[in-house]
Formats: sequence, structure tokens, C-alpha cells
Amino acid sequence: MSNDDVILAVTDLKATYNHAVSALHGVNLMLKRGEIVALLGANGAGKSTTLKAISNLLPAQRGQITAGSILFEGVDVRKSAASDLVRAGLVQVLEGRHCFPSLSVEENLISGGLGRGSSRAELAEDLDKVYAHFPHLREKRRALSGLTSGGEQQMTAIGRALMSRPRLLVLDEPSMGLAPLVVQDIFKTLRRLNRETGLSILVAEQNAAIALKYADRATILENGITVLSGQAAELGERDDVRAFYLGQKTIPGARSVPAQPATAV
Ligand SMILES: Nc1ncnc2c1ncn2[C@@H]1O[C@H](COP(=O)(O)OP(=O)(O)OP(=O)(O)O)[C@@H](O)[C@H]1O
Repeated sequence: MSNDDVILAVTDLKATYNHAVSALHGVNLMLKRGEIVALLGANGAGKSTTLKAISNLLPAQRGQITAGSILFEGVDVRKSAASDLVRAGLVQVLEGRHCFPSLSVEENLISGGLGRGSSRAELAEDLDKVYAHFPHLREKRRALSGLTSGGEQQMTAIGRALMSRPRLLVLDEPSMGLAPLVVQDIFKTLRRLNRETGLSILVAEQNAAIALKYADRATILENGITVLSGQAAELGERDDVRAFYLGQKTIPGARSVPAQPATAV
């Protein structure tokens, strides 16, 4: 595999908060162009911290990278401000959706394209593409975001990210607080976007079942360390993963997920 195939490489990443609380102790993660990769792990495993580090958002949370590297298209993300990373094509939908509640759905979407300095014609073209992927948002385009459902807000937040024309879309826990059917719908749309446009997607999820269903590969974190990486379908078949992350019964004799650095990806 050539380096050009790798869009994101996180190597031996360590991070702290307030120079005191150690959150990541060795995260390894790699995404090839055109892949969907799921970042899995329980509450507090370090998923959000990893994603914030990738978008260079840790300093705003009093967080520090203390070791390791993060390369987006071969360039160290620490050299760019978060807003420059967005312009470079690394766009993140943060946990909790974050729509502007007093703006309409369409105004929220348009706000995602403004940072690029798009012309009116480009904005209209990008809006059409977002509505093609989320037809429901077209129907709701004049509604105030704050009055739309959680699922609609998540779609708006993803649509707004798409308006920045990402090459790598990073999503933190898109399923949070949403009904199972809505979550399915969102993951199906992400899959279609990925297949039709080649968009690379990194998605952090506690809902391992849905993430493994739609991802090509997955990486599992435990206590700030990558403990497993592999093809999503293969991980979903492992007894230990099924027992620990899919909430399924342990098969007698099944091994637990080893607390050691990941297998090579
Ligand atoms: N702003 C912060 N200040 C101090 N410690 C933090 C901060 N944010 C996270 N942590 C700690 O870092 C560790 C990793 O948390 P993180 O939020 O990255 O995990 P997570 O896998 O995303 O979990 P969740 O699914 O609950 O968001 C935890 O021990 C958490 O308490």
C-alpha cells in the first residue's frame, strides 16, 4: 500500500488533560482513502479525546498530546489550526450535534459552506447534493433547527459538515440518544455517501453493533489504548468482541479482548 492510500495515520498517540489526567496511552489507528473505520470502546475509553486530537481541538479543552503523531494526508495536524484543517478537508461532527437552534435547517447547512468562501452558485449546488442524500431535510428546510427532532438535528449537523466538502468526515457518536430506526437511517446514508462519493469516514461509536455493520474496518480502544484492529466483519464474529461490545452471551472458553497493542492493520 502506498502512502497516498492512507488518509489518516495515528501512531502511538498519548494525551493528557491539564498536564495531569492521562487520557490516551497508546492509540494506533489508520484509515485508507475511501474507507469507513469505526472507533469503538466503552464510556471513557478515549474515543472523543482521540477525535479531538485528530482535529487539533484538544488545546481548547486544556488537553495536550504528549507523544506520538497524527498525520492527515501526510501532514502533522498539530501544525494547522482546527479551522485550517476544515479547509484542508478534515471535517468533524462533534458529539451532541451542535446545530444553531435559532437558525433554520437551511441556514445551518449554509453556515457549513461559508468558511470555504463559496460563491452563491457553489452553495446552491452543494445544498442540492446534501438534500439529495437527506431528502427529509429539504422538507424541513424552513424549520428552526431547535424545533426539529434529534435525528433531524444529527442529519443537519452531518449535512453542514458536507457543505465544507470534506475528504475525511469524522463523527463522534452519531447514534447518541436516537431511536434505532433513525440510527439505521443515518448509517445507511453515511454508507451511501461513502460508496457514491468515495468520502472517507471515521466514526466513534459506543453502539458497536451498528458501527460494525456499516464499517469496513474497526479499531477498539480500552482505557486509552488500542487493543484490537481489523476488518469489521471479522471483529463482529469474534466471541470476545461479541461478549464485551455487542452485549451477547459469552461462549464458554472465549478469550477476553487482550489488553495489548493492536494487531497490525
Ligand atoms: N475535558 C476533560 N478534562 C479532563 N479529563 C477529561 C476531559 N475529557 C475527557 N476526560 C477524561 O479522559 C478519558 C477519556 O475520555 P473520552 O471522553 O475521550 O472517552 P470516550 O471514549 O469518548 O467516552 P464517552 O463515550 O463517554 O464520550 C476519561 O477518563 C475522561 O474522564
